[in-house]
Amino acid sequence: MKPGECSLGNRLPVGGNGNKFEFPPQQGEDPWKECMDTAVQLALRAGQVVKKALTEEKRVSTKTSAVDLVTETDHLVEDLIISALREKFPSHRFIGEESTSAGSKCVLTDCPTWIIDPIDGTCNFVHRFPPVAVSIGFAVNRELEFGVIYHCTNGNMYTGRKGHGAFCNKERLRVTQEKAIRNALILTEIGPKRDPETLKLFLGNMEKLLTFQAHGIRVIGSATLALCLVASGAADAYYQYGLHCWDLAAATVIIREAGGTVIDTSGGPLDLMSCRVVAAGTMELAQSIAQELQTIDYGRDDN
Ligand SMILES: O=P(O)(O)O[C@H]1[C@H](O)[C@@H](O)[C@H](O)[C@H](O)[C@@H]1O
Ligand SMILES: [Mg+2]
Ligand SMILES: [Mg+2]
Repeated sequence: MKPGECSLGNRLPVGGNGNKFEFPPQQGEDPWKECMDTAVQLALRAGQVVKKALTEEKRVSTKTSAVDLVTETDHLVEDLIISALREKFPSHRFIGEESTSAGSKCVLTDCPTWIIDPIDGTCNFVHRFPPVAVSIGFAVNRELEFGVIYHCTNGNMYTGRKGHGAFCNKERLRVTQEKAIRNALILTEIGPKRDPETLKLFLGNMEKLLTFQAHGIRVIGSATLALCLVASGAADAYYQYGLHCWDLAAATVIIREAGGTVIDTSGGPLDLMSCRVVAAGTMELAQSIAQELQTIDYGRDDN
């Protein structure tokens, strides 16, 4: 099998260039429902492991900086999720935060691909600060199909499926319709770089939005849960430099299905691998924030 090609087990792609997935239209079939149901069950199972480990002693290591933390639970949970999915869907591909950190290629092809953050909010997890999540996103033909984000401490299960809406548990999610920075509650995250230039840019971006009389800016320590709060209408927008595709994949589907928009900090379309994002209930607010931000370069996930 050449890179980018993948077999569908007993179902071959129909037509196309052989690399795209085009299923024969089968009445009533919902090709990815089984995958999403599996993701929900796995997020729940993994979330129980995280919740139990939260109050226990932890061995903490660092990755790209002294504040970019990882624990044995991050690795254990990612292995749990990926091994279960690989057994059930052997032809699928996987992008995991800790596998990538260990050297696996972070490349999105047309193949059905799972994009996983085993613990989003590891710093919170280490400090026993509650916002901690398991995030499982899923893409086919480079299109995000669904996202599942489980809040490990309060038990909220956020789900979103392309064309099927977004939910927190059984409650439908809707974003706000706020268009102006001056009335907005905005969320962000700091990112792992702490050099003086980065800090100056990070604080400068906050200062710019506050001079536009934003009602407030909040940092909760989990990009995925912050994005879920935007999808829930509990905040109006989110922006960040320094997050990754595994922070973005599931949450992007959830926000879009809640009626929101997720774009690049340049104001253009979202680039999942660009380590940057602006998300909001309205395109007007997203664009207004994007045009005020100074870029902080964090490279790309797929470099
Ligand atoms: O490493 P985890 O999975 O905990 O993800 C967090 C990143 O580490 C932060 O840099 C980033 O700023 C966000 O807080 C993101 O949630
Ligand atoms: Mg993580
Ligand atoms: Mg994360």
